[in-house]
Amino acid sequence: LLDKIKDAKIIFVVGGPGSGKGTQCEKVVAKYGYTHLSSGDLLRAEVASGSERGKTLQAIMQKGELVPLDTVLDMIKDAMIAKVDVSKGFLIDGYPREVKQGEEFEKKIGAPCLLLYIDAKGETMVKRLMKRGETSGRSDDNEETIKKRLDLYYKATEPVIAFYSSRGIVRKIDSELPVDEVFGHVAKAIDGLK
Ligand SMILES: Nc1ncnc2c1ncn2[C@H]1C[C@H](O)[C@@H](COP(=O)(O)OP(=O)(O)O)O1
Ligand SMILES: [Mg+2]
Repeated sequence: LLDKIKDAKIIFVVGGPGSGKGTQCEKVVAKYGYTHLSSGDLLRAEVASGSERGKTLQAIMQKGELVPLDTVLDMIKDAMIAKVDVSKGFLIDGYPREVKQGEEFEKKIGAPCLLLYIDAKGETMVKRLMKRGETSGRSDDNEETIKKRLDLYYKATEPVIAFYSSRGIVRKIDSELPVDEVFGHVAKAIDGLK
């Protein structure tokens, strides 16, 4: 099974909280039939299950911190294995959050062919998250946690972009634009693959 994953296209979707990763991934799923795996959604599903592990995760996420590397990676790997027979490609949304996560992913699963860097200004992300918080029910969409998530993003995740830039696989996408225009640029990046 892992051999099959090595043949599939792996796309990392990286950007700050509220930059629009999930929004764009949904559109990629609709147009290209890729499998969308959001590390955050996988973790929130574990929390929703009410398991002991979920309770530990909830406490970490509520503080805006990163959950242990092995936990996230195992969840992503299991989800990829479950879909590998029907999937033309994988969108790995919200991972890697730090360079070490990227290195571990490559050791255990495979290398990405593209990194979509969904870029929005800090103030834009805060605005979108506060709005999303009105309906998302996400315990981390509140002002205090948003600030911590943004700080952590700049500190831990921006180095990820530099790391993959040196490999030439980063496409920076201006996510200040309206959703459909952003998607136009995302689609161009995906069409450019092979
Ligand atoms: N280009 C855009 N213009 C305006 N609003 C956008 C946008 N992209 C996303 N949004 C909105 C939708 C959500 O309510 C919020 C956060 O988007 P999201 O896709 O959930 O972000 P992420 O998954 O990166 O945290 O912002
Ligand atoms: Mg998201």
